[in-house]
Amino acid sequence: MAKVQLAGSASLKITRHRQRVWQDYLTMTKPKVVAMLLLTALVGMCLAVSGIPPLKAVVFGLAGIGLQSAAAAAFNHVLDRRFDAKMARTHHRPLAKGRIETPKAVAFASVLMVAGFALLWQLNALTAWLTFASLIGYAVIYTVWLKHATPQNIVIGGLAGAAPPLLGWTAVTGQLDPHALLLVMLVFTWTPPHFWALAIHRRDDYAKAGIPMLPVTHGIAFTKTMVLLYTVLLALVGLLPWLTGMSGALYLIGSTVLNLGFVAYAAKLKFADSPGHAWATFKYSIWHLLALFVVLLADHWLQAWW
Ligand code: HEM
Ligand SMILES: CC(C)=CCC/C(C)=C/CC/C(C)=C/COP(=O)(O)OP(=O)(O)O
Repeated sequence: MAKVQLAGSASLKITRHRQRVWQDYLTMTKPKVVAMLLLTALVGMCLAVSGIPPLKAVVFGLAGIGLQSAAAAAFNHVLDRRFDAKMARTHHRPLAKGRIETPKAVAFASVLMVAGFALLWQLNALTAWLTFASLIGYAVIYTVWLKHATPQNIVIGGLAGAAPPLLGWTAVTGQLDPHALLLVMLVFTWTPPHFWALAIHRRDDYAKAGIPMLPVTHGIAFTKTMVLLYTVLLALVGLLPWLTGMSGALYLIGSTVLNLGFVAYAAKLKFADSPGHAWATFKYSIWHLLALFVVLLADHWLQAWW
């Protein structure tokens, strides 16, 4: 009886360990961020054509962009492991804690990267190379260099995270298009208020790790001003899809409500801050981007079927 109990608890331990290992590998890929990147890529794919985009482009495109984004996130975990270990928000990460060894994480990220590239190559070389450039932009240029070099790190580095709508577009058409660049501009302008709201909330963490984020180098008051300015800029950039005729009335109404909501959050942060409001602004930024891209898509299909 005792032997059976012992064997049972050993197998339970093994199962729990395996679950933990799976969980750790999944964590390395930043799944929620990748899910949002894929939504923006999918909307790029749908806006590139007037009907439904070809199934092969959607499946191979999303899988390829998803795998390369996940690879970029895993490389970021590897390269940032010593800094992550110093910050309360990230100290529990698998590499920072030493639960996953660096060579295994590098192998994992490399397999995702190669698989993603191979899938996109089946569609067209332009998408494969642009996605790879985004991976290098985030995993190497931002993580290794920009992040530690300048408080403008996330503005410049944000270009990689803003690329997926363009990658989705080229996955379907094989060509660059100015309308796709408008979608990139939306995410590019959204990124600074998204991140700086969080960086205000986590300022001390970044100071402790010696990372020159804007609230550390220029103070919280200045960062709040920049958050507000970028939300106003985003509201203006948000008009371009309508002004250029890419999007219609539904987009104009939806995006204006969402963008003015973001400006309102940022104005409260600047002029009437309260405990927890920086975190609330960061959370709003995520729902804002999700809703903005859903509205872009709904508007596009409404125009096509009307
Ligand atoms: C350089 C650009 C960016 C920086 C520095 C940045 C930074 C961050 C950080 C530090 C977090 C973690 C917050 C936490 O502690 O929970 C986060 C969360 C998030 N970011 Fe960004 N971000 C960037 C761009 C993007 C882009 C382009 C997207 C999608 C299009 C995105 C989507 C998200 C989502 C969905 C979350 C929530 C994840 C979760 O709850 O686990 N971010 N971002
Ligand atoms: C192929 C392709 C589209 C690549 C882009 C991939 C990607 C995951 C972009 C998201 C940007 C992001 C989450 C930055 C935060 O990094 P951080 O190191 O500042 O945040 P952390 O401290 O939470 O790790």
